[in-house]
Amino acid sequence: MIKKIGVLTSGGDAPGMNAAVRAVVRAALSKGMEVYGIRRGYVGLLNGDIIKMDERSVSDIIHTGGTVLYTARCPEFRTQEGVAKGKAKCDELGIEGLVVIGGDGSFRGAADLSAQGVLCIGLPGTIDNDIACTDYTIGFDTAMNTAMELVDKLRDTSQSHDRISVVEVMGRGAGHIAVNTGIACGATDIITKEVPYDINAIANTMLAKKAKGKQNFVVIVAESVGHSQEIANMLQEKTGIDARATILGHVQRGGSPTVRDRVEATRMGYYAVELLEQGIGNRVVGIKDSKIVDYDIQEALAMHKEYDEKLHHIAEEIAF
Ligand SMILES: Nc1ncnc2c1ncn2[C@@H]1O[C@H](COP(=O)(O)OP(=O)(O)O)[C@@H](O)[C@H]1O
Ligand SMILES: O=P(O)(O)OC[C@H]1O[C@](O)(COP(=O)(O)O)[C@@H](O)[C@@H]1O
Ligand SMILES: [Mg+2]
Repeated sequence: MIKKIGVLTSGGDAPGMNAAVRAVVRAALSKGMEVYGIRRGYVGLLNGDIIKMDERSVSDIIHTGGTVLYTARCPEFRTQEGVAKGKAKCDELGIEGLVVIGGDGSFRGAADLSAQGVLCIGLPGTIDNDIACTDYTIGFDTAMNTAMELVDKLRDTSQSHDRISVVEVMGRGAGHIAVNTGIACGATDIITKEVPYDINAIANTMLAKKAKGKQNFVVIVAESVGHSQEIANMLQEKTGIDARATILGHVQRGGSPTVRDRVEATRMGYYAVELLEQGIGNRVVGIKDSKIVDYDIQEALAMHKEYDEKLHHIAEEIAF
């Protein structure tokens, strides 16, 4: 049986990562394992910034955003030498299993370390929900709720001034936050890279809606499209309606995690330790149709995530 495991958070932080760390640490302790917290992702693994976790190490964190283990991006771990150094550090400390909480980049590192003989389990932690093997990633729900609350506030002022509000939400390569926030806020238009758009058509439709009495407009733009200020300028020029652009930015990554993020992080964190307990590694944990699943890391990375185009079109069709 595995006696010592490590846990780290890597890549962009996400609300709910602390709940996942807590679940991993407490599950491991409850099963009689020793647990080490590795700080700042793979950077801490290479530098030996590693602390032994005990019963109280993860107290009072389930409700907090960010990650108590800190996080980082580690270019050195993309090299063979970096991975070999990571393996040597695990051997030195007797760490046989490692739970990596992060996104697709972090899972590539976990696959490389698994190939060197460390049993690695990836837990999907990113606000972007851009990991194909799971319906859900830790942090997605909190980020969407934060974006929704902020867009609601913008809507108030947009309404008072009869304006167009162009709002850019996060999502490095995918429009999942954008489409869901758009639906939740009753946006007039949603612009993501997954669905082609025509700025002239958007402007003309706005004018037609204005002629029928609509006085203000909310346009959600995904970060992967960007150019939100230019989009606002073009819409103002083409419609004659005053427009403002707002980039919500990193505020979407913070805050107390929602119930959903805490619960899913705990379920997946516990399951990761169950896999390690059975001597299973090189897996990514996910949630499919509300059930916990796990996949070979390489297989998981090769999967393609569908964008919900239907939701996108429903949002626009009913935004009169
Ligand atoms: N191809 C790779 N091989 C090994 N390690 C990688 C690879 N890609 C990323 N990583 C490691 O994972 C870290 C986090 O990846 P990144 O893509 O920045 O964030 P995320 O995990 O949130 O997608 C990187 O800084 C690097 O240390
Ligand atoms: O914090 P940084 O380094 O500016 O990264 C910003 C990126 O991180 C995210 O918030 C989350 O992405 P990752 O999970 O891949 O790190 C993206 O939405 C955004 O594009
Ligand atoms: Mg990523």
